[in-house]
Amino acid sequence: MQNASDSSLVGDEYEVEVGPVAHGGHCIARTEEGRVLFVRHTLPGERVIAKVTEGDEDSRFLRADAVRVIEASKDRVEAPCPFSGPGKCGGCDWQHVKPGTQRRFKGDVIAEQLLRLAGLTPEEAGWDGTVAPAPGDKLPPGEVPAWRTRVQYAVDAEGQAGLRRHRSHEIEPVDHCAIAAPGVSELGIEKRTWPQMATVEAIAATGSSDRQVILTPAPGGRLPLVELDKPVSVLRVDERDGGVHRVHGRAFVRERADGRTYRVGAGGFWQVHPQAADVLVKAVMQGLMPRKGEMALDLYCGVGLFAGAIAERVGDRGAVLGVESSKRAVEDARHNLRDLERVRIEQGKVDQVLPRTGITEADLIVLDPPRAGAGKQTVRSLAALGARRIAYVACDPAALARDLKYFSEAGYRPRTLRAFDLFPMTHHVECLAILEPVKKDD
Ligand SMILES: C[S@@+](CC[C@H](N)C(=O)[O-])C[C@H]1O[C@@H](n2cnc3c(N)ncnc32)[C@H](O)[C@@H]1O
Repeated sequence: MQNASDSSLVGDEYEVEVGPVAHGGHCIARTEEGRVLFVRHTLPGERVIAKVTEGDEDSRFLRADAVRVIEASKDRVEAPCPFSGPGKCGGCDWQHVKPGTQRRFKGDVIAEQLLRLAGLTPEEAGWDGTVAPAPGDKLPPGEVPAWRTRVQYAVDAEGQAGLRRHRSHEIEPVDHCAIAAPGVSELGIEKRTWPQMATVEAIAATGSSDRQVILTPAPGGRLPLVELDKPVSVLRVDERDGGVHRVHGRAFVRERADGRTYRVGAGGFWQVHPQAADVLVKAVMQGLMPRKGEMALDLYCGVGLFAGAIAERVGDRGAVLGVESSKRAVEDARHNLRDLERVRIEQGKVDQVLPRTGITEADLIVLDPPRAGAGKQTVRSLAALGARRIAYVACDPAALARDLKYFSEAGYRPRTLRAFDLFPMTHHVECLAILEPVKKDD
C-alpha cells in the first residue's frame, strides 16, 4: 500500500540487522535512528537493505521488504516459487526459509503470544514447543507441499487471473501457484482469460472428485461461458446481495473426514489443507476423550465436523448441540449429521444462541471460532457450563492467547497445547488447546 502523504517514507532504504520473527510473516529490525521496521523476505540474524513499503514520519512502525541480502542466514533457501519475493505475490511469507525453520518461527510466535497475552510459558500451557507438519508434508529440499485446496484468484483488466500482492489490490500475474493442490492446478484457471470477472475461486474437495469454481463478476460484468477441461460445477456471486448462486453442476462439494462425508455449500467453511480436518478431529478426540452418554457442545460448528466425530463417540445415550451462524452451513450440518439422532444444530451467534437454549451444563465443549477468537463474554459463559474438558481450536495464536487469559480468569487452564503447520510457506498456524477446570487444591 503506497503512502502518498508529504512525510511518506515509502521507497527509503535502510541497512539493518534483522531481529526476531513477529506475528504476521515478518521480522523486526531497527534503523540507526531507532525506527521500528517490520521487514518481510528476511530472517533473524540477517543484514539486509530494507526498502520501506508503508509508513511515514509519524508512523509507530514502518513496513519494509528486504530488497538486498548482505549477510544471509544459514536457514535461507532460494524461494521455490518464482512469484514469491519483494513486491510480488502476497500469498506466502516464508518461501525463502527452510521448512523446519518455518515451523520453528511459528513456534516462536506462539510462545511469544502466549507469554505476552496470557502470561503462560510453554510449560504452563502444556506445550512441548513444537509445530508438527501435516502427514506427507515433509518433502525433499526444494519441493513444496501442494496443500491449498481453495485458491482465490484476482482478475486484472485484461481478464488474466493472478494473485494479490502483499497488502495491495494489485495483481501478480502467475502461471501456476506452487502451493495449490493438484485438483486446483488441474483446473488451469491461470491458463485462460476471465473477461469481466473480479475474482475466480477454485475448490478441489478432498476424498471426492468434486471441483468447483466460484465467479465474482466485476461491477456490471456479465458471466462468461465457462468451459474447462475438467468436470466442474460453477457458481456465481451476486454483486447486489453477495449471495452465491449455482450456474451449473452441484451447489456444494463433498469433503471426507474421520470416515464421514460432509457436504459443504458455496462459501461454507472447510479446512483448506487436505489433511487438516482429519488431523484436527483426531487431536480433538485425543484431547477430549469423549465417553458414552456425555453431553457436548460444538460451537462455531461449520458443517458439523467435530459434532459428527463426537456424536459417534458419545453414542445413543449422549447428545451433541452444534451452533453456527451461517444459515447455509447449518443446512449442510443438519444434512451431514441427519443419521445421528442425538445431534441438534442451532443457527445463530454463539453468544445469542446459548442463553436461548437454556443449557446450564455440558460435559465437553469444542470451540473453533473465526480469527478474532471467542471474546471475554463468550468465554465466561462457556466456563460457567462446568465442562470437564474444553477443546479450543485456533487459527490465530494471538486470539487464542487472549481467550486463554479469559479462561484462566474463569477457572480453566490449558492441560495440553498442540500446534500444527497446516499452512506451509505462510505465517499461519493452527493450535489446539485442551482446557480443564483448575482444581481447588491446585
Ligand atoms: C473456523 S470456522 C470452523 C468450522 C468448523 N468447526 C470446521 O472445522 O469445519 C468458524 C465458523 O464459525 C462461524 N461463525 C463465525 N462467527 C460466529 C458466531 N458468532 N457464532 C456462531 N458461528 C460463527 C463461521 O460461519 C464458520 O463456519
